[in-house]
Amino acid sequence: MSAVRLSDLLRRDVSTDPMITGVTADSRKVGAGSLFVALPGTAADGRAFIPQALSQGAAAVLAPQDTPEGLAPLLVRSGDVRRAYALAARSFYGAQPATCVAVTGTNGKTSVAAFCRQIWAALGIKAASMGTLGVVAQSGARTEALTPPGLTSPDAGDAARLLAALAEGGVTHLALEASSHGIDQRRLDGVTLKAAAFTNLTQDHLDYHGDMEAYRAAKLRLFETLLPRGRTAVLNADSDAYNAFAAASIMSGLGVMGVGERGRDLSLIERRAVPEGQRLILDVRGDRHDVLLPLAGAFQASNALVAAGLCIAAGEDAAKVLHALEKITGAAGRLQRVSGGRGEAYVDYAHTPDGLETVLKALRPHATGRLIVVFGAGGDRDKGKRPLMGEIAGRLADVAIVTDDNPRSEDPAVIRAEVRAGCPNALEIGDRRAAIREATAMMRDGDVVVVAGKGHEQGQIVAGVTHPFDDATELAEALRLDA
Ligand SMILES: CC(=O)N[C@H]1[C@@H](OP(=O)(O)OP(=O)(O)OC[C@H]2O[C@@H](n3ccc(=O)[nH]c3=O)[C@H](O)[C@@H]2O)O[C@H](CO)[C@@H](O)[C@@H]1O[C@H](C)C(=O)N[C@@H](C)C(=O)N[C@H](CCC(=O)O)C(=O)O
Ligand SMILES: Nc1ncnc2c1ncn2[C@@H]1O[C@H](COP(=O)(O)OP(=O)(O)OP(=O)(O)O)[C@@H](O)[C@H]1O
Ligand SMILES: N[C@H](CCC[C@H](N)C(=O)O)C(=O)O
Ligand SMILES: [Mg+2]
Repeated sequence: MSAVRLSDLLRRDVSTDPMITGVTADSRKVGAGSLFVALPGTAADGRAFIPQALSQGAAAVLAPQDTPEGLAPLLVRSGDVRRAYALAARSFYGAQPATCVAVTGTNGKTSVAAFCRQIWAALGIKAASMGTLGVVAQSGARTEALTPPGLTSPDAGDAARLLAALAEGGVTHLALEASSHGIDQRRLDGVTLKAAAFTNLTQDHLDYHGDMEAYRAAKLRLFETLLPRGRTAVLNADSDAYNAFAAASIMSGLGVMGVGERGRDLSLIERRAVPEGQRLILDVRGDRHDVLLPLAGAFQASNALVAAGLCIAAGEDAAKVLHALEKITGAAGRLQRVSGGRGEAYVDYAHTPDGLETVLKALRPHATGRLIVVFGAGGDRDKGKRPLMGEIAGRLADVAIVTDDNPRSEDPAVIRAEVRAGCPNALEIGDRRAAIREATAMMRDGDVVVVAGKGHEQGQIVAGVTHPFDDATELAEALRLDA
């Protein structure tokens, strides 16, 4: 990457104007000539690392407005330092795929981003998705994982670097997941968006946002601030929060595309389960379309419509987009069928009350016998969702087994007790492998087992240490043992 003048990166006058050779908010990544961005965070204050950054050769430091003068020879202050960081990183790295779209919502982001990528690829476009599963590029049927799973929305510097690498690799279309943390922390402020979408808003992350209003405000910022005026907001009209998102979008000068059963622009007229998935009858501004979606569950139909809406809003032909839906596959770990055993067995990533309710309702029609769920709740995350998830599992499953799901720094037994407050009759088996084995051992003909919460994840985080663990492998092994 070539060097860029500081004044060009920040688009403002500076007292001295060195050539900048890198942009980072992590002092450990500072090299000679870097711009170090000192961000006050939740675990640390980046300003404490200014001496380290300078000793590693930082040419300039960007910091919040209230930072005392004199902490660095060349200190530039900003009233919104996280946004300034994202814009500087964007200017530094330059290129981005010409068509970038973003999706926010409590649940469904990963699925929508993966569907957009697949729709574009089916239309002959070199596409990519960026989110919880990492960065995945796709050309025709060939997919390539470019980064491993990490944050849902990457750090602003990482995002800018990855977008430039994608553009240089010939990717023209990118679908990004915009998490509420990511939007709030301005991680995506440097991305120029063609369209943005909203799936739903239900409880999660109140440990970070405090209350639902603040959580909603973070998500609204995607439409109010990040999507340029005149572009289209693709909104799930079946969400209770639709009106709030539609009003904010209109106030922000955006077009609104309502999708779903109550959607006016891409409306779901009829949905019928068939053995291959579901048959959807759609009305797109007066035109009828019949689509065989090869995925089960009302929620996947909803996600598919949001993805189709995004691709249409970003310029593709509606009939071609809807046709492409007939070939899509589900994202890894989202209602993923694991074969073997006497009934049906699934791994799913439901880790919120609404996600769990949605997946249990989607699977109920598959169970001629009992619906058995293995689930838990993550440590160092919204504690309020624990009893709610317990209550839902107790009400909607025939057998609920409460187990561990990334306790992180918390006492796993305490988390399980908080979950069980909502389902006192549930079984409790802390060891996730043993819980999965118990579920498959009790399986009889017609029963359905779902192991929820970890989806694609490859580890169990206990006391800060990640132990290798994969639900799909564990479930397959348990089914094999029972065979
Ligand atoms: C709460 C939260 O979002 N934290 C993220 C945030 O941390 P932070 O800004 O609070 O940073 P901090 O650790 O306090 O450090 C402050 C600053 O000092 C810097 N530092 C720190 C140490 C050092 O030696 N040198 C140094 O320069 C750090 O780089 C940082 O800029 O920015 C960091 C850098 O990008 C992230 O790694 C970190 O993610 C933590 C690990 C995390 O767990 N985040 C989760 C909650 C998250 O973001 N999840 C969302 C939503 C998931 C969903 O879809 O449901 C996601 O987008 O993944
Ligand atoms: N539209 C939806 N409505 C309700 N629940 C959904 C919906 N889509 C997916 N889910 C449930 O949420 C789980 C996670 O889905 P997905 O990974 O697509 O969401 P996400 O928004 O990317 O999650 P994260 O916040 O972890 O990034 C799924 O496994 C499923 O149980
Ligand atoms: N993006 C979500 C994922 C949660 C997955 C679940 N397995 C957990 O650890 O709580 C979060 O960071 O809150
Ligand atoms: Mg995701």
